[in-house]
Amino acid sequence: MEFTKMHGLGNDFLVFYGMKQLLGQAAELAVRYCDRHFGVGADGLVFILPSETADFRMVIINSDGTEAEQCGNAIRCAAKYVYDNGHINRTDITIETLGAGVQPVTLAVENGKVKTVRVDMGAPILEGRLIPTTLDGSEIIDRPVEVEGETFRFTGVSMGNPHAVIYVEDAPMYDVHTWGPKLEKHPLFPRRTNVEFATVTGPERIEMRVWERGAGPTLACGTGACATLVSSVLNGLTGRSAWVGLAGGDLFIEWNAEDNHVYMTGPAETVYRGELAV
Ligand SMILES: N[C@@H](CCC[C@H](N)C(=O)O)C(=O)O
Repeated sequence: MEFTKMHGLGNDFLVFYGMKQLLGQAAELAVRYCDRHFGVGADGLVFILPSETADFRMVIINSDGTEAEQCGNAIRCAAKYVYDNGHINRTDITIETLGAGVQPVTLAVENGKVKTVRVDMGAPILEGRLIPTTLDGSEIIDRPVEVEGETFRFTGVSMGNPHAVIYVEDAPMYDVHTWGPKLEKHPLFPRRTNVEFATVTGPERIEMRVWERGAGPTLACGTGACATLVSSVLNGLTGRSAWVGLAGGDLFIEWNAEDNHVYMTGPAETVYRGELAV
């Protein structure tokens, strides 16, 4: 069973082209093969499948076996995969995801290979119950969440998947392992949540570290970067576009005031092809 190891800023995936027949066992495959000691090692699995509404459909399985509705770094990897492997010869394509529907994707090609990808990530979802959280409100901005006696202030944003953005003094030095897992599973988040710890360092720059729902500490989170930019605009901390610095590198994020869509631009890399011993 062939797979391709790819990553977006170190957020890494085992990519399967087609293989719809594997979806029934995808959770078990993810737990087994995402393990960085007993398996290949990855933050998740990505299945690239046919779509009736877009050029392709993408299914994302976290390393804990849960399905994610959306995945920014993975969508850039999937776009690179289909172009570099000759499944499409256009640089303007569409990819369908569970959480954001049909997403326009623009490829920047160098020497016949995709180098960077710009993705229309769609409109952020801000309504409390739709993020989802257990809170009422058209926007969830700077709200308290208490865990084991500690109170954090978060802003809730969904990019198709849920995010809780918390501002801290020095994000690159913040230990996401201490509170990330507790906040991920807090009852305030009915579908759990990704947790972003962010520091705004300028009008167009945010540092962010992430504890991901279903994957834990990753080097980058594309939807998390989008959620962090949206949160920073809502909190009056940045303009509507900024570089988001992650442990694995930078993403450029824009929240367009005219169409209310969030746009993410960043790289995608192919590492190697392999064969699972199943
Ligand atoms: N790293 C991804 C997010 C993957 C899904 C996330 N773990 C979730 O369950 O929502 C990204 O780049 O967005």
